[in-house]
Amino acid sequence: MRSSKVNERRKRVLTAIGNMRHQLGLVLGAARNARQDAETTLERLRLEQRIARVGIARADHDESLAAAMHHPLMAGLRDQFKATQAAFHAEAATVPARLRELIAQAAPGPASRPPTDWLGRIGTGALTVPPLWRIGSSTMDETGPFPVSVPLLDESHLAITSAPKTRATVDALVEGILLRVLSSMEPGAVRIHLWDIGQLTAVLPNLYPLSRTSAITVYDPTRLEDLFDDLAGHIRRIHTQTMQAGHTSLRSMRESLGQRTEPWRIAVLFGNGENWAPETLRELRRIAGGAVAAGISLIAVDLPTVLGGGVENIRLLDEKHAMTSMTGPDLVVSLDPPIPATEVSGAAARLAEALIERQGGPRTFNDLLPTEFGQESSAAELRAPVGFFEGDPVEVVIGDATPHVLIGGPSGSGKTNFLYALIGSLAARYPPDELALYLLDFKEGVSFAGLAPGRRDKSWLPQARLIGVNVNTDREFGLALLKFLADELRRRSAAAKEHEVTDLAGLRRQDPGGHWPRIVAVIDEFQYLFAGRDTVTGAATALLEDIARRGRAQGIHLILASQDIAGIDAFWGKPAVFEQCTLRIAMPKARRVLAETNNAAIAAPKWHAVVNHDSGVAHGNQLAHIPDASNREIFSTLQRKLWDLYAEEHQRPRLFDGAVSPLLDHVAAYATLSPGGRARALLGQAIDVDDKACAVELASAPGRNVAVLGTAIAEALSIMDASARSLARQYHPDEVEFVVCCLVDRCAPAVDQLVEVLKAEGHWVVRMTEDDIAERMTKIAGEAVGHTRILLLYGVDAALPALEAKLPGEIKSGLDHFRTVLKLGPSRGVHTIGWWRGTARLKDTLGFAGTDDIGAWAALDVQGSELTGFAAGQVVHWSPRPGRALFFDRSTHMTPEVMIPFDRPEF
Ligand SMILES: Nc1ncnc2c1ncn2[C@@H]1O[C@H](COP(=O)(O)OP(=O)(O)OP(=O)(O)O)[C@@H](O)[C@H]1O
Repeated sequence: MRSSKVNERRKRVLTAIGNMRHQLGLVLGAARNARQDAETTLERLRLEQRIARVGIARADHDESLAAAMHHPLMAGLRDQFKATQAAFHAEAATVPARLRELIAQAAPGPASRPPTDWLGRIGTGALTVPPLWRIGSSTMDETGPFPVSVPLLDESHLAITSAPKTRATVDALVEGILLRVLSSMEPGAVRIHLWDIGQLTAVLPNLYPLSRTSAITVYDPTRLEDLFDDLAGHIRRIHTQTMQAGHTSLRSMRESLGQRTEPWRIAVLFGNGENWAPETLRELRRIAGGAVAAGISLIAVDLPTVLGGGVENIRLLDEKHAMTSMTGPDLVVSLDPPIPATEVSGAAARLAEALIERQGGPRTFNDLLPTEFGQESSAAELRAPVGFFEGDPVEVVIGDATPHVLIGGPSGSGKTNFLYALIGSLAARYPPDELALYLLDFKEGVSFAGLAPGRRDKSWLPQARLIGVNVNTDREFGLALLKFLADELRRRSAAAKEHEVTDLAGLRRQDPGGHWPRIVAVIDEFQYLFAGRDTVTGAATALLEDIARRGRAQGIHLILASQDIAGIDAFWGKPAVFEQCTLRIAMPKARRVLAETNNAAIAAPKWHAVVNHDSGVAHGNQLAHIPDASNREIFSTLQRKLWDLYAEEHQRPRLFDGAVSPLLDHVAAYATLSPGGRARALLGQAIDVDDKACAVELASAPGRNVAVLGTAIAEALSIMDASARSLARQYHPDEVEFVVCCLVDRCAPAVDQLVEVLKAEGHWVVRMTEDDIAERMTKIAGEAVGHTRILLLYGVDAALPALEAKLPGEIKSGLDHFRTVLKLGPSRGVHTIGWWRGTARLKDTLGFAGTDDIGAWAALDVQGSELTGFAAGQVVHWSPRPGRALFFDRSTHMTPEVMIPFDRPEF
C-alpha cells in the first residue's frame, strides 16, 4: 500500500519534470530562432550601409557586395535600393525649378534678376529688404542649373575669402551685390561704408559717382578706427532707440511702426589676409555681434577672423568659381559674370542723381526758417535746425541736457557762418520776449556788426540786446558781459526763490507776466578773455565757471567759439566750463572739440559741421550741411522781416565797437544832462554792457577834484573838454564860473575852442595865464563866492615854478594857495580839473599833504605801478594803450576801471 503511494508520487514528479523540460525546450528554440532573425536583420542592415556608402550603381560592380546581395536572406535588398534611388532622382529633378521659383518670389527684381533687367533703374523698396541676393548659379548632375543667393541685410554678414589673382572677381562680386541692393531699395534707404586696407583712393572705383552722396562713405585705409567708431556709434544709438521703443531689433521696430527710422547699412572691409592686433579683432567681432539687429551687415573680404552674429561664407576657387556655405561642400558655384565697369558707373551715377533729387537738392538758409515766425516758447528749451543731412533738418537743442555750446574749427571753416545760421534759425522761431542775444566777437573785424543798425541798413535784429565788435584789445568788455550775466543769474535765482521754484520753466509758470527770456551769450574767440596773467583772466574764469554751472537752471546759456587748440587750451585749469559745454559743434578739421577718440570732424566735408549733443562722444555725431547764412543779403532779408515784426516794441541793441570812440554829443549820458541836481563831470565812455559814461560827481565835499595824468595830448584834451562841457550843461549861466588856464602851447587852439563853446552857452569864463596864476590862486583861495567855480588847468605842472615863487610881502607862495584851493575848495564849490603830465609832478604839487585831495583821476600813458599811491594803496594793473584811460574815483570805485575817452573832433 505504502509503496504504491510512493510510486504514484514519483510518477507525478517525473511528469512535472518532463513537462518542464518540454517547456524549456520550446523557450530555448524560440530564442535561438529570434537570435537568428536578428542576426540576419543586422547582416542586412550592415549590407545596406555598405551599399549606401558606395551607391547602388557601384555596388553592382563590387564583387563581394554583389555576392552578398545575391544571398537568399538578402533577397529584395537590391530592388529596394533601386526604388529609393529612382524616387530621389525624381524629387531632385524638381529642386532647381523649385529653387528658381522660391528665389524669384523671395528675392524679386534686382535681388535675383539678371542685371540687364534692372541696371540703371531706381529702387522702390522701403520697409522690407529681400532676404536673398543672387551671386551665381550651380548645378547638380544632369538636373540643370539653379540660382545661388546669399542672405545679407537684417539676416547675416558675408565673409569672402579670395584665391590668388581673384581681386577683380571679388570686386565684381561685391559691386554686383551692392548694386543689387542699391537698385532694389529706394534712394537713401541703404548706406555703404567702404574701407580697404591697401587702397588709398579708389575702393570699388566703379561706384565712385555715389561717393559724392551720403550713399557711400569711403574711409582712409589707415583709419579703420573711424569706421569702427561710426559703426559702433550707430549700433549703440539704434540699440538705445529700439530698446526704448520696446523692440529687440531695428527690423521689428520698423515693422511695428510701419516706418523706417534709420537706413540699412553695409560696411565692406577689404583686408589682405594678414593678421590684426588682437584688440582690433575683438572690436570687429564686437561690432559684428551687434550689427545685424541694428540693420548693419558686414561684407568682410579676407579678414583674419570669424565674424559673430550669423555669417555666410563665399570662398573663391578661381576667377569664376566659388564654394559657399549656402550650397555646402559638394557644390561648386559659377559666379555671375561681372557687370561691365561703364555700366556699373552709369547706374551709380543715376542712383546718385536720384538720391540728390530725393533729398531736395542743396538746401538754403530759407529752408531753416519756419513758415510762421515767432511761434515758439523758450520756457523749456531752445530748439532750432542749423543744417541738413540727407535732406532732413539737423537740430540744435539748448536746454537742460545741453546748456552751453562749444564751437571749434580752424579759420575759414565756417564758424561765423554757423553762428549766423543758428542765430537766424532761433530768431525766426523765438520772439524777443522769449530770446535775448548778447553777441561778442573778440576777432578783429565786425562779424556781428550787421545785426545792429548801420549807415546803409537801419534795421537790426530785434532779439539782439548787445553786440560787441572789435573788442580784441578790450578784454574788459568781455568781463563786463560776464559780470552782467552773473548779475542776471543772481536776479533770476532770487526771483525763482521768491516764487519757490528752482528753474526758469518754473519761474515762467509762477510769474506769467514777468519778462524772462532765455539769454544766449555768444563769445567768438572767447580765449581772448584768458589772454593775460592778470586780474581780467582771474575774474573772467571765476565768472564763466559760475555762469556755466548755474546758468542752466536760470536759462542763461553760453556759446563759446574758438579756433580749436587755442580755445581748448584756454580751458586748462577750468574743466568746469569745458565740461558744461555738452553741446559740441566741430567744423571740418576742428581738433579737440569732440572727444579725443572721435575723429568725425577730420572727415567732415566743407561747409558741414558735426553737431554732437553728447559732449563730443562719437555716438552723438550728427553731420549737417550748413547753408550759407553769412552772406549779407541772405541774413539781412530775415533781419528786415523780424525788424518789421518787432522793432516798434523793442529797443535797438547796444552796439559796442572797440574801434570807434563815441562822440560826447552822441552818448545818452550827455544828452540827458540838465541844470539842477548834483553836477557830474563826464570823463569818458565806460566799457560796459550798458551805455554808460564814467562820471565824477562834484559834490561839496573834500577831495572832489579831478586829475588827468600823462602826456597823451589828444586823450587829455578829450577828458578835460568832456568834463567842462558836461558840467556846463548842468548849470544855468549865472551859477558857474569857469577859470581856464592853458600852459601847453600846442593845446591853446583847443582850449580857445572850448572857451568859445562855454561862452556861447552863456557861461562866465575867466582866463588865467602863467603870469597871473599865482596871484589869481591867492585870490581864489581867499575869497568866498556865491557860485560854483570850476578850474580847468591844462598842463598845470608847467606853472609850478611860477606858483612856487613868493609874491613880494607874502608869507605863502602861489603853490601854497593852490594847495589850499585843492584842499578846501571843493567844500566851498571850487573844484579843480587839472591835467598833470606825470604823477611825480602831481605829487610835487600836492607836497606833503598826501594824495587825498585828488579824489578822482584818469591816467593815460602812466604805468600802473606809479598809480598805487593814488588808489588807496592798492596794486594797480594798467598797461597804457592808445585811446584808453584808467579811471578811478575814490568815492565810488573799489578798483580802477578802463575808460574810453570820447572822440573830440577838431573844429
Ligand atoms: N556753409 C557755407 N556755405 C557757403 N559759404 C560759406 C559757408 N560757411 C562759410 N562760408 C564762407 O566761407 C568764408 C569763411 O567762413 P567764416 O567766416 O564763417 O569762417 P570762420 O571759421 O568764422 O573763419 P574765421 O575764424 O577766420 O572768421 C566766408 O566767406 C563765408 O561766407
